[in-house]
Amino acid sequence: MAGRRLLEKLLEKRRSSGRLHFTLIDPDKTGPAEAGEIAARAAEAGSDAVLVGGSIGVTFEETDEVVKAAKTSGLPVILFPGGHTNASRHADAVLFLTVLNSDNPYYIVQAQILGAPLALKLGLEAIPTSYIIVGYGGAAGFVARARPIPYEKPELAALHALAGAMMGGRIVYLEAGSGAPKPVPPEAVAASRKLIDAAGYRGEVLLTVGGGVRTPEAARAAAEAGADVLVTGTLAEENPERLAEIVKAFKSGSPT
Ligand SMILES: CC(C)=CCC/C(C)=C/CC/C(C)=C/CC/C(C)=C/COP(=O)(O)OP(=O)(O)O
Ligand SMILES: O=P(O)(O)OC[C@@H](O)CO
Ligand SMILES: [Mg+2]
Repeated sequence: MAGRRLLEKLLEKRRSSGRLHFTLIDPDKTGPAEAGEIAARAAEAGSDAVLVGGSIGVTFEETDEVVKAAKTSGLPVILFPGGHTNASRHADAVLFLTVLNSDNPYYIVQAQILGAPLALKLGLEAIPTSYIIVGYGGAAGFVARARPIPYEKPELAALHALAGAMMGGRIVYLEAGSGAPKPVPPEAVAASRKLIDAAGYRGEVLLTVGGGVRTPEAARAAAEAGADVLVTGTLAEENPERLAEIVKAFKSGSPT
């Protein structure tokens, strides 16, 4: 559906009920049957949305089928595209992302120009997303030709996050890369939180963290540092039975 409806719902949920968790499913790795199971588990575990996407090798058919399967969970399904053709009319929305620290204009603005008419035709809500790749970066960092922000430079991550919010990103996403050996450092999350709040965006922007979060301790650290949203993908694929403890660790103590 065009417009801003899901984004507004997510912001409202964050304001009233606390932090949010998104479960990422990559259609290149996970077929529809398994995607349906993961999404059902995610819903049970208290996850708030399913992201569907991957950097490499995702076909239209796979995306469509995985999105449809994920929808059976009742959770909203948001595309997380690795390129402008990763679209599906069955999704609720698309993370309309610009990679702030890419060196390649395709990932900064061209994919968005090519993807915009697809989102319009397919009736997908576009969620303005400022995507910032930190440290390891994984396949997303490599494919998007990012200059990853060093783990030990939290102030640089924070300046990207502030600019991302000032440029209109409603999701400001600090990404360590799927399967990262170390998640985004809590110091980088905290420094980003501080600047986003100082600029008056608290409650309007979802500071989102993902990549390499595998333990309740890491989830809790992201929460305490001020993340609004935690994304986990690998954990949901490999150990879905552990999703509930991660979601609980991230959400405990919410809404603050
Ligand atoms: C806005 C539109 C329509 C398109 C945007 C296209 C852009 C700018 C994409 C951003 C860069 C990118 C490659 C993002 C991919 C993010 C993603 C879905 C990561 C999921 O993890 P994988 O990178 O697939 O990890 P694995 O290697 O573990 O499979
Ligand atoms: O697979 P993980 O390491 O949970 O990463 C999730 C997500 O942030 C990747 O885009
Ligand atoms: Mg992938």
